[in-house]
Formats: sequence, structure tokens, C-alpha cells
Amino acid sequence: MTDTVTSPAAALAPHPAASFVVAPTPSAPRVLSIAGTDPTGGAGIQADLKTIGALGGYGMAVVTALVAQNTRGVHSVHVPDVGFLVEQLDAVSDDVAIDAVKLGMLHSTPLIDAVSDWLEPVRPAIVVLDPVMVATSGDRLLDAAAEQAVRELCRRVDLVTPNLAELAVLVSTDRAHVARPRTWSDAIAQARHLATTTGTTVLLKGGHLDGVDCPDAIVTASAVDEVPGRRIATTNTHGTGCSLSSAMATLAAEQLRQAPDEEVDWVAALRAAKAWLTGALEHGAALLVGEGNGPLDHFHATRAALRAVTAHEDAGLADAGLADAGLADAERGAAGLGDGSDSPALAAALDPDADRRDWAARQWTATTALRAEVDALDFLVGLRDGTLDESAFRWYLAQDALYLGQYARVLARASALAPTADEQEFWARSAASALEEEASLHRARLGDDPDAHPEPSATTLAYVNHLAAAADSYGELVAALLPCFWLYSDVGIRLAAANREGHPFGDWLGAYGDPAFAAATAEAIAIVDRAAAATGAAERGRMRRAFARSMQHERDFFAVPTTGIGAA
Ligand SMILES: Nc1ncnc2c1ncn2[C@@H]1O[C@H](COP(=O)(O)OP(=O)(O)OP(=O)(O)O)[C@@H](O)[C@H]1O
Ligand SMILES: Cc1ncc(COP(=O)(O)O)c(N)n1
Repeated sequence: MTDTVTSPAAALAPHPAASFVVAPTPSAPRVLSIAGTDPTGGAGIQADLKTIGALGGYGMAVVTALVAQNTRGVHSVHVPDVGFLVEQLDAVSDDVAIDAVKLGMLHSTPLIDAVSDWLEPVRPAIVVLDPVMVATSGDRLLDAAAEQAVRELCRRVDLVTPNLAELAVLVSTDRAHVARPRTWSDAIAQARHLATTTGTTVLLKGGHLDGVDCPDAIVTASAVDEVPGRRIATTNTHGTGCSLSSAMATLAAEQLRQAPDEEVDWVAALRAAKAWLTGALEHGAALLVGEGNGPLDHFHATRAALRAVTAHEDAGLADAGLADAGLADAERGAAGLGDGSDSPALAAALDPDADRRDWAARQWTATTALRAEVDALDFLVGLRDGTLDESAFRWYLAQDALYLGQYARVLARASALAPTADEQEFWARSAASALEEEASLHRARLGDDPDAHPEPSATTLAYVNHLAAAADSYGELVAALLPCFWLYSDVGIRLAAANREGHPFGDWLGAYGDPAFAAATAEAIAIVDRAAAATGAAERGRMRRAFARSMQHERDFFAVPTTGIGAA
């Protein structure tokens, strides 16, 4: 709601300013999934809610059909009365401002009509349609007679996400049947036709093609933007379409939350969604769920982050954060006010200090999509599976050595600015460790090879310049320094786990997971949290930008050795 408050309650407001309320921005996009269920949690509404949560959204769900299914197939489908569907839809829209809707299994024409009629007046800014027709197991989830209704629905949404078989149905007509495209260029031609005839943006999915690549594309009547991807060798693909469409709805709504006046950049959303999805596909099998086509691990990145923090509880960090949050809840409970989570405005009013608490953890969560992108970079994938080109690895090491030399200077600056002796000592120790690491890189790995001592790349320079630019304010500086600790620890968990007998980078991978470095990371997080709690909102805003920018520099640093972009 962005309206001026005119209710009787507002008339009683004690302060004149309170009668002119501009809606605050919610802390997360509010995303509604309208879809069927999967009791094993891999597809449908369950997958949608996990995806929305994993990418930082607030998930809501309206059930179209109850599906008795598991990873091996569908047993039966129960569809409640369409009137009850409408009641669920109204219950949400009567009460909650919806930033994005994802439409999944719609089952049959009466349900499609009911959803269309509801969409008309409610009109959330983003509507994504996954035109679910047949499950991976081959079971039908849409009445054949409802295909025309889905074609018509395509015109009323912002993005439609067909797989190859669904695309062919959508471009067919009652009179002319179009065959499923067999090649990527045929698929693009069909997607273009769909975009032209419906006026809707199409996310064309290459999951059902053969080959080592797994591209997707954003197709409009006038442009085709391909987003490349690697095919993961896994049978854990149940619910990939559901998860991708929910990811797109969430990421698009997040774009609008941050920049309400800009157009949605679907290509940027797809890049981030695909990077996250690739990680979720890679980690799915380890969940050991089901004997058929298992699910993805939607929370793979969150799980890794939690491990990084909780593995070093000794430092008292995680406990400190939880204790703070617990106290706040208890205070609200005692006041009989609930937790305020149903209303961001109420939450902010009840807890004006919320931005001071768990500051670092919240910045970390805000970079979930970027971290998924980092994990999916060719450099890190190659380092994990041993296929990385040796010269790309040596190039990285040489740049890392150059970076560490400058990074040590900035750490020393943090020591000079530190408000306490403990913090002064921590940063001084960290500066010394960075210099030792730089020296050992040269001694043990790069040797006297002249190629191993190049000029700093544009990316290395940009990163160290960014750190140096933060050096006037302690809060900003420590926020800028934190990603180097935290991301390195986090990425290291998966690198260490990939080590095996005979791994070509085994000795390098063996150095990750050092408990002393994890403890230093925990200490750096605690220091940054204290700095955020001690300062004002404006400085915290600068800290947030400094942290986010360092995360981007970290990503770019890992990307250059294999892409060559920013290497000059
Ligand atoms: N083996 C894989 N490796 C990497 N990405 C994949 C793989 N399989 C599917 N994808 C990706 O998953 C997303 C969904 O694509 P897909 O073509 O499988 O859709 P779908 O058939 O609707 O999904 P579902 O399996 O849920 O029915 C796309 O981004 C696609 O590129
Ligand atoms: C409720 C519901 N919606 C969608 C799918 C498609 O997912 P998949 O093709 O991966 O089985 C499904 N199985 N169940």
C-alpha cells in the first residue's frame, strides 16, 4: 500500500506527520506461488517456497491441486473446488501487497480462468508463468483440453518459462500441431514466434537438450539473449522448472524493490538464477532424498554459510547473534505485540534498532545469489574437479600474491584506526599473516619464474583501490575487508571437500579449512558487527556498500583467470 492513510485510526494519530504515511520498502520481496503440491518437497509449491526463501524473498503459497507424488512419479491428483481456490487467492490479496506471482501447475480450464480473473484487478508488478503440463516422470499435470487456456494466459503474464515440449504445445494451435524442437536454433525460432504472437518475454530452457552445455535464453519479439550454462551430470532434476521460475519471480521483484522505477532486467535475473540453480543441481544428490529423480538442494549456499559460522561457535559469534535476536523476541512477546513479521512497517516501528543487529550475517544473506555465481565460476569448478588449466592457476597465484601485499597494508591501516587494543592487535596479526602468505606463495609455488611476477591486473588494482578508498573510516574499512576473510573461508569448505587422493591441486586444496583462519574469520565478523552496532545509519549504509562491492571484487578476482576479462 502506498496510499495516504485516511482511516479512522489515522485520524486519531497523535502526531500530524503520522497522517501522511509513505509506504516503507519491505525488507524482502513478497512472492506468491500459485501451484500444486509435492509432499516429498522437490517440486511444486514446496520447491517454490524453498527457492523464494533461498534467494531472500518472503514466500507465500496458494494450492491449486494436491498431488500424491514422489521422486518416482505421480500416484494421484486431488483438485479442491475452484471456489476454494478463489477463497485462498482473496485471502492473500485482501491482506498482503504482493510483489510477484509465480504460476505453476494450473491443472484445468476452470482453475486457469479463476486465476486469470483474480490477476486482473490484483495485478502484481511481476507475473511469471511456468506452463507445467507433464511431470519429469511422464505423468500429465494439465488437462489436454486446457492447453488453449494456457496459450491465452501467456498474453497476460510478464515472463513465460516453457521447456522444449511445452514450447511446442504453446506455439501449436487447435488446427496445427507443431513438433517439439530438436535443436537449439529450432527452439529459439519457436520461442521467438511465441514472444511475437503473445507480446510476452519467453525464458527458453535448454534442460532437455543433449550435450555438455545447458543454455537458456531470454527471448522477446526483437532480441535473443542467451545465457550459457554447464550441464550437471545428475539425476536430481525433479523440480528444476518450478525452482527456476520462482527464482526469476523473486529476483525480478528484488530488482524492483531496489529500483522501483527501472525496468526488470530479465537477462541479469536469469544469470543469477542459473548460477544458483547450477549449485543446487550439483548439491542435490548429497541430500539422499528418494530413489527416482531426486530434488535439488535449494539451500546449498545457506547451509555452507551456516557451517562456516557455526563451526567456530567457540569464538562466541553465532551465540551472540542469536542471543540478541532472542532478547528482541522476548521483549515483543512481553509487550503482546507479536513479531511484526506480517508488516514491515510495524516491524520497523517496533524495532528501530533492527539494522544494528546481526549486521554482517544480513549482508552475507543479501549476497546469496552472488555467492552462488562465485561457486559456479569455471575457475572454482575447475579447481574443485581438477580440470583447471595449470597456467590459469599460476596466473591466479601470481595475482593473489600481488593482492596480498597491498591487502596487508590496508589491514595495517585498520589496525591503526582500531578503537580497542584487541582489535588493533587482531588487524596487525592479520596483516602479518597476509605478508607471510604472500612470501610463501613466492617461495614455494611461484619460484623465480619471471612470468610469475606480472603487473597487477585491472581487476586486482580495482579491488585494492576499493579497499584503500575505504581507509578513512574504520567501519567502512572493516566492512570492505570482511569478504576476503569470509568468502575465502566459505569457498574453502567446498574446495577442501573436493580433495582426494591424486587430485592435481591436492596440496593447495589441503590448505583450506585451516581452523585458525576460520577463527580469524569469526573474529573479523564480530568486529564488523560491533562497528555496525556502534555507528549511525548513514555510516552503516556506507559499510553495506563497501561490503557488497568487495564481494563483487572477490567474484571478479576468481573469474579473471579463466575468462581473461579484466586481466590486462
Ligand atoms: N542437468 C542439468 N544441468 C544444468 N542445468 C540444468 C540441467 N537440467 C536442467 N537444467 C536447467 O534447469 C532449468 C529447467 O530446465 P528444464 O528444461 O529441465 O525445465 P523443465 O523441464 O520445466 O524442468 P522440470 O525438470 O522441473 O520439469 C533450466 O535453467 C535448465 O537449463
Ligand atoms: C505440483 C507439481 N508441479 C510441477 C511439477 C513438475 O516438476 P517435474 O517436471 O520436475 O516433475 C511437479 N512434478 N509437480
